[in-house]
Amino acid sequence: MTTHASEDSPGAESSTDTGTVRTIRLGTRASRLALAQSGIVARSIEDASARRGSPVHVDLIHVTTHGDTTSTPLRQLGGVGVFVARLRQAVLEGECDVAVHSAKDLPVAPAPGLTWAAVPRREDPRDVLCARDDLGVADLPRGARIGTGSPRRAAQLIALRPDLRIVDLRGNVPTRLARVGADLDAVVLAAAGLRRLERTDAITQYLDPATMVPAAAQGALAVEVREDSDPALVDLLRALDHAPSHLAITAERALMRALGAGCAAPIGALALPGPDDSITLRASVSPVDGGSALHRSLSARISADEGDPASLRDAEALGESLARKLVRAGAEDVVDLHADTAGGLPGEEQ
Ligand SMILES: NCc1[nH]cc(CCC(=O)O)c1CC(=O)O
Repeated sequence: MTTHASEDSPGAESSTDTGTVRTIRLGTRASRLALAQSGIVARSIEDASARRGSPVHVDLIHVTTHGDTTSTPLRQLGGVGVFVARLRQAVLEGECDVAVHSAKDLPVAPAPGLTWAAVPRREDPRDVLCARDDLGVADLPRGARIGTGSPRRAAQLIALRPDLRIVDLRGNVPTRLARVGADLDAVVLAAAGLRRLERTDAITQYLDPATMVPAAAQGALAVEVREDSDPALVDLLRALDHAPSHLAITAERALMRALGAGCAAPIGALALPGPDDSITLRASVSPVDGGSALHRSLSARISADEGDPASLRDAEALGESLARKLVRAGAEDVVDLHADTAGGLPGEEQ
């Protein structure tokens, strides 16, 4: 694995020969979390290729965006979407062959010209509390100041502890952690990011996913390529796919898409694989004022055979059915489902 920086200049030449993959250029953002994620995927690609007896080398290409180098507030640039868009452009224009994204940061609409070659095994999908003095949610003093930029996390926390004060929080994970014990009593983050950054030491409580239902696709990565990629490349990347994780996040994202839910809607969605190919999708819709959330769940039997397109369609159907169930139960009365970054929320950075 080697690393290169790429400003806006296209790559010199195609890195794949017809049929035989030798060097794969993997585009990544340069944030610590993005580098950790890309590094994990790069090593998995190299390991998978070595097991197949035709080892490849992965070059990490740092794709920088205007957003990485400007001090303009992220929300003014259009939120985390600017990073995703730049990385996708790099793949589409052939500057790199593959991009690794946090699946929860990807819009639910399909991206023209691109496809997911793999969803690797999902990390722990839960949210966690990182508090000062080893505190859990129940131990926080009255009126404690909790940092999060996520309307979902804010609404779910207020439902548990109406006295807490939510402080809008942006910036990357290390920056957010640095505020704990400084001007904040705690922050809420995804367990997955802390695992990948090797910062689980900061976690003081794993939050119960039954009440703090995570964001759709939280903890999962998406390995994205051009639709017209070299089939040998796609075949190699498929080795990284973990079918139960792929099905789970497909169901969660289909639910969000069917609800027409924008990324700032206070909605949680988590699909968990059960025994005998069962998968249970649960969702929460939280009123922003801290009232009790609407919770619904639905299960289906979906075969997790590797890369079966019919299974992916079944997972989408599960998400769509649960969306209809939520709407019948009055989801539209609970929140503005279509809230998005236009209002300045949440625009989180990695
Ligand atoms: N929007 C921020 C973001 N996007 C992906 C992760 C890491 C966790 C994941 O992969 O879901 C995070 C940080 C966080 O929410 O704590």
